Amino acid sequence: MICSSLEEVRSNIDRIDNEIIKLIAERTEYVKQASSFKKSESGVKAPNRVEAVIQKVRKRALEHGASPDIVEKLYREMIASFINMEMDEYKKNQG
Ligand SMILES: C=C(O[C@@H]1C=C(C(=O)O)C=C[C@H]1O)C(=O)O
Repeated sequence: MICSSLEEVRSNIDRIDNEIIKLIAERTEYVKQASSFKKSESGVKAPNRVEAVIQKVRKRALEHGASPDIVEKLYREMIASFINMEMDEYKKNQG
C-alpha cells in the first residue's frame, strides 16, 4: 500500500508491530510448553532444530519478498532469548 504521509507510514508500522507482538506472545506460550517435553539442557537448546527453523524462515522470507538475511538475524536473536526463557522454565520444573 502506497502512503501519502509519514504519519500514514508510521500508523501502518504501529499496526503491524501490534500484530507481531501478539504473535510473539502466542509463540512464547508454545516455547514454554516445549520445555516440559525436554529431558536435558542440550535438549532445550536443540541446535539442529534451530538450524532447521532458520532454513525454513529464510525460504519463507524469499517467498514473501522479505530479506532472508534480516529475517535470519531477527530469528537468531529471538530464538536465543526464547532458549533462555525455556531454560529457566526447564530448571524450575526440575525443582
Ligand atoms: C521450542 C523449542 O525449543 C527451543 C526454541 C526454539 C524456537 O524458539 O524456535 C527452537 C529450538 C530450541 O532451541 C523446540 O525445541 O522446538
